[in-house]
Amino acid sequence: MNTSSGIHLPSYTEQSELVKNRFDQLKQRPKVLEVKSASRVFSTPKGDVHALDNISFNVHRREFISVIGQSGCGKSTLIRILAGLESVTSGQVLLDGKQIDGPGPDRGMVFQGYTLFPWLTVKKNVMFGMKMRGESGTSAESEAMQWLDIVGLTRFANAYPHELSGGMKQRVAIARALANQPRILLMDEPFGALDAQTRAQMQAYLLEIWKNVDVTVLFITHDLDEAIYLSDRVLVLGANPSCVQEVIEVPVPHPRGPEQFISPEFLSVKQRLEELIYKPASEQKRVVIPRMTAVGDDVY
Ligand SMILES: Nc1ncnc2c1ncn2[C@@H]1O[C@H](COP(=O)(O)OP(=O)(O)OP(=O)(O)O)[C@@H](O)[C@H]1O
Repeated sequence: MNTSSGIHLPSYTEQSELVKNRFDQLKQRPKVLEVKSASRVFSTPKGDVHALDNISFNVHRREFISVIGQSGCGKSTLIRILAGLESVTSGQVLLDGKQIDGPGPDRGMVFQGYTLFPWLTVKKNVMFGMKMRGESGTSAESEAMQWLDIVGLTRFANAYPHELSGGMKQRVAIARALANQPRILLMDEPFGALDAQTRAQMQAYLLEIWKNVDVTVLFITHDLDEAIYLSDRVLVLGANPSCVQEVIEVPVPHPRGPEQFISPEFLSVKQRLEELIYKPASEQKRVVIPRMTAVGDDVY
């Protein structure tokens, strides 16, 4: 495969023996999530909107899968269905073989907006779910401290959310979600509001946490580099109607590091994702730029 600059890249489907073995093992693991011919139609005054059309895929235990696609392709609808906040019009969505029919502690949620309780300290935010489940204060506190240790925030246990940076707030949100010991962590653009440097740090943190915790992750992002860097597989949704375009096995070996962003394997997947997501220039609508200057202005 040749890039526009003439550099030869391997095919994104080529896998080293090491990577191939990893995927063989991954596919042997039990399926945590099964999405079977799921469709979601919204009835609106302007007619039916097919937000998801016959989507099928599986996620295996301890897999990290990202979902990408153009704006409006149904990513948020999908994650809301998985969270139990929305239902399917037809098809099935199973978690550990059981139909999802509402929110539950078996799914942890981390969103882009910071969703911590501002009136509770960091530690009490993390303890919240455990206390709701009836765990005693002392045991919830010691577990919360362990989760804070995993996300590197022990020193901030007694701080309030407004005293934390955006990245730290998201680390608390991750600790709080994991403290409920979910079967799957659902993350909807969790780093979308962070600056580039903090975002890169958070990606590294998340990989480190995922390495140490037995949890499956479904991660929605618009950022192709982020999807490739973090994921075992990337699910590409197409729009109009929304469907699974391709599920790509990322051939980049683990452990992952920022230096891999320019590896041939990484770039070959990125090139494929760009082909799937961005239309060629010839198919794009020409944007008419309105004139904002007064006649006679010398702006050229
Ligand atoms: N409650 C609703 N009622 C009517 N239409 C809806 C509703 N929710 C979503 N849609 C429509 O379903 C389609 C998919 O929306 P969704 O928000 O899931 O896409 P998305 O991929 O998450 O978009 P973005 O990347 O911009 O967040 C869109 O056409 C949207 O307008």
